[in-house]
Amino acid sequence: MQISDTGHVIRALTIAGSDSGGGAGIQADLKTFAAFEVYGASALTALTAQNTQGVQGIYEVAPEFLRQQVESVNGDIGFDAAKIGMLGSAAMTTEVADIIARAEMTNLVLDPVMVAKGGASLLEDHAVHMLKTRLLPLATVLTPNLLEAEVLCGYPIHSWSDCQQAVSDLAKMGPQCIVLKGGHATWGISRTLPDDANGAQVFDLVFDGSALTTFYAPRVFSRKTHGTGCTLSAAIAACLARGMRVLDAIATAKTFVWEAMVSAAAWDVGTGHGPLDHSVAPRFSTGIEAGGTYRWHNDGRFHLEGIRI
Ligand SMILES: Nc1ncnc2c1ncn2[C@@H]1O[C@H](COP(=O)(O)OP(=O)(O)OP(=O)(O)O)[C@@H](O)[C@H]1O
Ligand SMILES: Cc1ncc(COP(=O)(O)O)c(N)n1
Repeated sequence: MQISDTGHVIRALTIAGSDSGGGAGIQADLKTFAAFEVYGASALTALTAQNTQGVQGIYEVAPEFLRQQVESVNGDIGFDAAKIGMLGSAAMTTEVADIIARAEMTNLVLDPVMVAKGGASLLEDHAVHMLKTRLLPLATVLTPNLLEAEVLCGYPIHSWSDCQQAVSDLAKMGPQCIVLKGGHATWGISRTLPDDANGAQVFDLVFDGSALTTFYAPRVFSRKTHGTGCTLSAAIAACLARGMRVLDAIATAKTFVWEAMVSAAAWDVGTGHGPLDHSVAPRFSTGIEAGGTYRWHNDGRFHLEGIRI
């Protein structure tokens, strides 16, 4: 377990839904915290009956009981960073926003989960307004995928310039840093990416309010992508809890997800979209500069474009 400079065990809290299949949600988050040697606590917003094939049922937790869980953790254990995942309803979104605002939390990673990989809705439509107005302003890092960014921005994102416009518009809604995740980019958008003729690269576009930083990694052609977004946001939270700079935390988290995806190719859990291998060892990035374009290299690290390796 990692110990802070002041002598306490480093802790992170996940406020998210349970995935009975263990690949996404709270389960992915706690496995990720453990991989980063960060103590993990959890407050559940909903229980899902779920497996690699889809979501078979959702049982919502009462918002007051979510509050009780966070207060129990906060009143005894505490946390150095928190991540928010599935919220489910507008009432839960409002409750979480109240809790976060009152607790004056720093190091908050917000994954605006809306739809599961299999297509099930994990957020009520009318919760989006609450998410935008109450929670986005409190986030240190916001991690929308392309579809979530389209809903938050209110327009389609079909090109590289749309992506740049989207992160700029999302920054105006209050988060300190945006990670626009490009895993769902279709062939159409890939073609418009600089230097990606055949969609072989996956991009993430990061905007910290002043500079755009781009990460490219080779696309892993795999069905085992259940929980990539949950794992990424949990890894960013774990790195922030450990005191890392935001861009280093993002690069480290991306590296972890990529390696967990590649490692998962070796085995099968379930028959649908299988989970990642959360037992891979994190590889830490440092010195990531705002404004740079970073490419994954086969030494397992992101390198600044234009630098000879
Ligand atoms: N096929 C892939 N190969 C390499 N990296 C990927 C792939 N798919 C996603 N990623 C990376 O995984 C992270 C999560 O991206 P993604 O766009 O899948 O998020 P998400 O849709 O929120 O995830 P989830 O499907 O779990 O909800 C990003 O850093 C993205 O670049
Ligand atoms: C409880 C919960 N939270 C988040 C997701 C999103 O993950 P994915 O898009 O990979 O299905 C999920 N399926 N279940």
